[in-house]
Amino acid sequence: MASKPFAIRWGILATGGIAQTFTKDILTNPTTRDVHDVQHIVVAAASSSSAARASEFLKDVQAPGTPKAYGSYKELVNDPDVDIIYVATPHSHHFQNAMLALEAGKHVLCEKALTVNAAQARKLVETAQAKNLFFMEAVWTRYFPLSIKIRETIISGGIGKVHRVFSDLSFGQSREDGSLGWPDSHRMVNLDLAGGALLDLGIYSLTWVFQTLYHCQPKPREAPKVVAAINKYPRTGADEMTSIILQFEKNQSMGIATTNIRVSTQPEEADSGISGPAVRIQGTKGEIQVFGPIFRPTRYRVIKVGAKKDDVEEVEFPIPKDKERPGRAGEEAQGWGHGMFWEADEAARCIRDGKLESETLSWEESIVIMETMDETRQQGGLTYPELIETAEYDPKSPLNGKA
Ligand SMILES: NC(=O)C1=CN([C@@H]2O[C@H](COP(=O)(O)OP(=O)(O)OC[C@H]3O[C@@H](n4cnc5c(N)ncnc54)[C@H](OP(=O)(O)O)[C@@H]3O)[C@@H](O)[C@H]2O)C=CC1
Ligand SMILES: O=C1OC[C@@H](O)[C@H](O)[C@H]1O
Repeated sequence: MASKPFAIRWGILATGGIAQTFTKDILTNPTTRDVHDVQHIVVAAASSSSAARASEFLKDVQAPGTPKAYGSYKELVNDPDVDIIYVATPHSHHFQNAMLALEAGKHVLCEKALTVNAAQARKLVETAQAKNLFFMEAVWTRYFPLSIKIRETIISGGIGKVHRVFSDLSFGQSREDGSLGWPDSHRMVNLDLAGGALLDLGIYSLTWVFQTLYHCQPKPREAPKVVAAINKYPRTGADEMTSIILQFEKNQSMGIATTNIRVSTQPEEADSGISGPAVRIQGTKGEIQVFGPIFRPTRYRVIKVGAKKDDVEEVEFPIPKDKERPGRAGEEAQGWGHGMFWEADEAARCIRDGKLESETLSWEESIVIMETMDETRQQGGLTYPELIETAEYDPKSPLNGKA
């Protein structure tokens, strides 16, 4: 007889866009993605603005049972019924919010970019280790079956020795008057919220370079040397164009990771693929081309060296939908399922198995990626305010909201 799935109880910290998408995903029936060993329960949510907002959020996501609605993050992290906190605030807040949760003895899944800088990431890792708690950066793309298959193909030599990877994630938001398509206060361009292309979108370009050229190396892995350039948005000083060359000299490979909020990787209608691949993984025996958006890819192709026109392997990995949970319009009408459930399944399995970190995105790898972003910012002259750069934990920080 099959054993009961391991159930994990989530507390959702913040009620914005991604908090809603993630929470709906973990409320889908795991069997719709053929998962039978873990399940997710949403027991509470908190908003820094009010308990009423948290209540509204829980209603919007149709959380079953009687989940609790809190008007402060502190109340949430102190709820004894919560096992793990999902941190869904802007990047500026991740360090203080994740520390708040770890200090309260909770496991943490923290949205990308993990922190503002590597020093903050190191402090979180030390705290998780000392307190014997699970901690993971929520780079959901890594847990897609598509990503797993591509990493397996690389490791098994399916495209020979990989020497070069190009990766881009860019959203064209340029307006006639020179402004970008967000108000200056928006988290995408506001330095107080660690805004800019690098930490929001560039992390995905780096994810593809890292999961192919770094993660697939045998251990100990070679960290890259970095050459980078940044153009800033004149209105706020946030980075609007960032390009990074990652040199793995001993490993004989290079990655080129780019991000931009003036022009798009795919200017055409979403998912049409007219623009061609957004990631190219180039090996001595062939190339893997991944079609965007690269944070949520569903399609790639393999072109072997010398392939004829019709001799291309096309691979599709559609995202499973829970048809019992149809939404109101558009994609949601087909049922819920965005692809964020796989990272949640990983968190649940790690906690079930007593693991403090995920092999798929280890603490060490998250820190090397943060160091790469630090070096990029240093070369491009990009700093954020001290309140969000500090690696000193302050439970009373305004970033942790009210008591
Ligand atoms: N994995 C993915 O695909 C995605 C990840 N993200 C990541 O998730 C994080 C949040 O992004 P997103 O949900 O789009 O952002 P939103 O602005 O939609 O939501 C952020 C939430 O954080 C809380 N918050 C607390 N303080 C502030 C503040 N000073 N300004 C703004 N919000 C504040 C608010 O919730 P409350 O009032 O309830 O406290 C707010 O609703 C970012 O780090 C981003 O990188 C974003 C989009 C996609
Ligand atoms: O993580 C993300 O992926 C999707 C984007 O729309 C969003 O800005 C970013 O935060």
